[in-house]
Amino acid sequence: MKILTAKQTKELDAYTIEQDAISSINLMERASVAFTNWFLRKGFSQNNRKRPVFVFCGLGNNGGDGLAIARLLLGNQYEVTTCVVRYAETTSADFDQNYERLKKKHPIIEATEETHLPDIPANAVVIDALFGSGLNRTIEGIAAQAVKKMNRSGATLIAVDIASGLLPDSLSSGVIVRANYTISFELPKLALLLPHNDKFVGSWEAVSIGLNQTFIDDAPTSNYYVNTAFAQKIFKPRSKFSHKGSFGHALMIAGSEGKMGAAVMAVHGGLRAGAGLLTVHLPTRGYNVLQTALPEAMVSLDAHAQYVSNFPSIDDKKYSAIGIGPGLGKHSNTLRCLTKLLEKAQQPMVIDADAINLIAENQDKLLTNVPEYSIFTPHPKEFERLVGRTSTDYARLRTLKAFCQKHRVYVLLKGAHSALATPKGEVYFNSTGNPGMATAGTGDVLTGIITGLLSQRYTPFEAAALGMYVHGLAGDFAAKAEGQYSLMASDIINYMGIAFKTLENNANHE
Ligand SMILES: NC(=O)C1=CN([C@@H]2O[C@H](COP(=O)(O)OP(=O)(O)OC[C@H]3O[C@@H](n4cnc5c(N)ncnc54)[C@H](O)[C@@H]3O)[C@@H](O)[C@H]2O)[C@@H](O)CC1
Ligand SMILES: [K+]
Repeated sequence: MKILTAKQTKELDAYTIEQDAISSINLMERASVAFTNWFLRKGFSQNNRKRPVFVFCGLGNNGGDGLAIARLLLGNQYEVTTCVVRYAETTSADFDQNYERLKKKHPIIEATEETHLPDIPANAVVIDALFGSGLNRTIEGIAAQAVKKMNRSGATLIAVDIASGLLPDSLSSGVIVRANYTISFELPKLALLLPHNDKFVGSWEAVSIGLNQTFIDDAPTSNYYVNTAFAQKIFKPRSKFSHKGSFGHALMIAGSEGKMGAAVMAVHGGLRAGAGLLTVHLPTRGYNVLQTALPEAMVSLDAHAQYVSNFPSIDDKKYSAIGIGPGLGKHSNTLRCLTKLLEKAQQPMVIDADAINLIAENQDKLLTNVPEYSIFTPHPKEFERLVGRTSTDYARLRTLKAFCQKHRVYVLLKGAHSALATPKGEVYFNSTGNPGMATAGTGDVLTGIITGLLSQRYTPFEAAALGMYVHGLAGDFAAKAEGQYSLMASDIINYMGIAFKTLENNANHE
């Protein structure tokens, strides 16, 4: 799914109105109905009674949506208080039409100064329709006072399209609505996916309002959202005549004294992702634990007991994918081994954890030898070691894209809505996953999954995108069954089968 800018969204609206024989007022009605349907599904009741609803409207089309939503909720027997915040003189034409329609049957509070703003009880549901994608500067005056009042109320806040004050695709400042929910029209906005905006976005959903698909297909963008449909397109179901040789042979180089579990997690992830064969290369002291935990894996033993100091021959192209990093440690001999591996390796590799840290600490020597199209899987701290500190989410995105373009690699920056950047400077944001996954070992599992997919001849992009999606989906299934609080990396592994099965089932229906 594409992520478009505010400017493109405006053009998309206009194009839809022109091409699809729908008037702008009817498009607004469609958007308001889509919002209201979401609202009705949620119910927002307490003790079997509908909670009071407060709608705050601006003067543009976001405010017009708010007025239409107020009318629709009144029709569904909600007790609605509507307040138009008069921060300027001019109003949009569609605002005017909806204002007239509502005013006929419902009193509207006009707020030009703070004392006019209605008091909001804490059990209320507040609909924020002050500003949407048309916002282009900091909110001031009466509109800022309205935002502060909403934020102080303790009520449930729902943003129409986007929280007022939050710019859709650039850095915001000033007062911003702290929404509990955001209902974005048609497509997600970049701002919804960035960590620092979490408190303004809450949980969000994009609801379709039937905007023109041809325009969306043709619109240039470098930002995408990896949803189920996207993952399904990548996923390749198995054919009847396949055998274990069809799915490649992955090599995982991992583990050091005290961190052999990381190797186990990564290998487990790789096997569950369907690698035909998987050899793990690890220090001799990890042998028993690995073979006991995972008899399905083959083991290549290092010359050293406590850390990795060499690697098996890769000259004969026996391995269709190589992953390195989980639990590796940073011993000087391990650094020497990694240096040699990067010199020799011809194919894209998956590079994680201490392998990233070692490369970060020895950039001048190592970075140029990383095979093209390799996949780095850093968490934010590891990424910072690689590229330095960045002050905002947007600065970090720019750095991420530039790094991938310069070094011709993929970087999967882990977090809520993990961001996979490509050598072309595109970014693919993940849709799956939950906070329960912020726990030890989940990164090792991800490295294993991506290596396992890479070994089966998925391209590096496909392996990374499908890997991050399935990893998050398995985490979501695990959280649903066990809760987020005590979720462990091994739970993700246990639910990977079900995660793949959902892709398989849907693929078969096509
Ligand atoms: N036909 C369409 O264009 C549709 C638009 N929709 C809604 O329309 C919204 C966009 O509407 P608009 O483009 O009218 O813009 P907004 O309603 O977001 O903002 C209104 C106007 O306020 C002005 N403004 C911006 N920042 C300001 C600030 N800080 N202080 C004071 N004034 C400021 C701008 O001139 C802007 O056009 C979307 O977010 C969505 O909710 C939906 O109804 C779907 C269809
Ligand atoms: K809004």
